[in-house]
Amino acid sequence: MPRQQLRTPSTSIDLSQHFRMVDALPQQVTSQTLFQNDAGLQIEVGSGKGLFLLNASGEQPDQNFLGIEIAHKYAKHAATKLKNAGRTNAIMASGDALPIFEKQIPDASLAAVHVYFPDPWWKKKHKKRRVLNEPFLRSASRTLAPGGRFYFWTDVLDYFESTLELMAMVVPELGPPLPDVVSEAEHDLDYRTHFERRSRKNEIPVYRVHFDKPA
Ligand SMILES: C[S@@+](CC[C@H](N)C(=O)[O-])C[C@H]1O[C@@H](n2cnc3c(N)ncnc32)[C@H](O)[C@@H]1O
Repeated sequence: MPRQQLRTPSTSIDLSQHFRMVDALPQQVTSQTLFQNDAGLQIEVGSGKGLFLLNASGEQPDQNFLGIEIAHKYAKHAATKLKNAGRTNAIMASGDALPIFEKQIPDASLAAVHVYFPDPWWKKKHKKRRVLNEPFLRSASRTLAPGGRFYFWTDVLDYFESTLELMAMVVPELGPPLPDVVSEAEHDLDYRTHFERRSRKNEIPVYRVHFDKPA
């Protein structure tokens, strides 16, 4: 299914508290350097239009959230939603999440890592472009604090199964996948992400798991 076109974001809105280019992120990405406090930091890779970030930062005001989205227009769109909702605990960054995970996040520092509906890259020769690759999974495991959680949801069975196999091989310390269960949506934005809403509305099965790093 093709993605909906987004309107060009307004340039007049002040996004200075809610938007950064990845190049402008601090050398060490932590709650202190981003939010000047010690609340738990959760990072979402590939935030799309930002529904997860908007909902989660409202539901968990005692946590901080960073979304990293490589598509600039989407990153700006998500940041605008955070700004309009008055969030002070969530920021969007525009750019590639993978080098940030590799180099800029200290060991054992994250409360959670979220990856929802990553691009499947169907063709065999393109599969190496998948975000859930070996180096990223190692970085995610390294950067999670003890007791931290890694979420992975997708509607692509092949991606789901191959990622679970890969994780068992390269990050066995995260333990077994644990199912995430959802309840009936109560309103039109009562979904984890926009892609989750689209799949559920079209009755496409969604595979949802998380992994808990031992405390
Ligand atoms: C299929 S969309 C899902 C968006 C959102 N998570 C959802 O469920 O609605 C995958 C998103 O990941 C983003 N993405 C892909 N590779 C990325 C990377 N290396 N760093 C950050 N974002 C990435 C894409 O631009 C796209 O917006």
